[in-house]
Amino acid sequence: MKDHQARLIQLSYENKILTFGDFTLKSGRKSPYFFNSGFFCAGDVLGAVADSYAQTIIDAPDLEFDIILGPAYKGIPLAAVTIVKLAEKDPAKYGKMEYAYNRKEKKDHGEGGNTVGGSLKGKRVLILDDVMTAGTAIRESMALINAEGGILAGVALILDRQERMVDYEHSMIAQVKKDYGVPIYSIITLDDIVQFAKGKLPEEDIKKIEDYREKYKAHPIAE
Ligand SMILES: O=C(O)c1cc(=O)[nH]c(=O)n1[C@@H]1O[C@H](COP(=O)(O)O)[C@@H](O)[C@H]1O
Repeated sequence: MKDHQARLIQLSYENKILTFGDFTLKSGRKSPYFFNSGFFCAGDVLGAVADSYAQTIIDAPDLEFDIILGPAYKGIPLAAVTIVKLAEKDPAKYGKMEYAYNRKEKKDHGEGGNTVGGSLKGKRVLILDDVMTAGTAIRESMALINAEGGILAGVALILDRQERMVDYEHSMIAQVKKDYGVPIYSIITLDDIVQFAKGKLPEEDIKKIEDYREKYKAHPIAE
């Protein structure tokens, strides 16, 4: 793990963003751990996640994009702080780059439309979201990009839970790569969390996480 990844997991644990227990996921799965990015509210930890996103994007060998889309609601502040960090780290490349976010409800007065911020039209769009489990949330963002005339360029996540989709054996990552030919990067994965938990949690709790990982593990895409 790189320093910024280890630091982010540690801070997420300290700020109760990463928690262990019994949780029911959006997909209905019962999970022994949960990552709540809604708790990225203190300045230090929000700064840390922005730094990690920016570093992950800069380190990505094959990511070329013109605008960042932060899906409502949790993606909005995350995209905003990340574009600021990117502009600080590489002003020539990112200083004038814009970000955008969607409204949950369509507005029919004022400027109208479904998105706020930079226009997606004709642009290569990087979706910046928090967590991917079975891929439902990401699909909604892709539909939005299509509707606004943008082109999907890739996805940047905080956590890849490395799970298969609900009706398939493979992951949404494999599906997106196959369908769109674009990369998906995450700052951390479930494997990193297991590694972190090993020094912190009792054996029986680690076993629960490892059993969960095995049960929902994504397999290679069937041709
Ligand atoms: O419900 C989840 O799967 C989930 C797990 C987790 O650890 N953290 C978390 O925030 N989620 C929520 O689930 C969404 C991703 O799940 P999918 O839409 O199934 O990929 C996230 O955008 C969150 O709303």
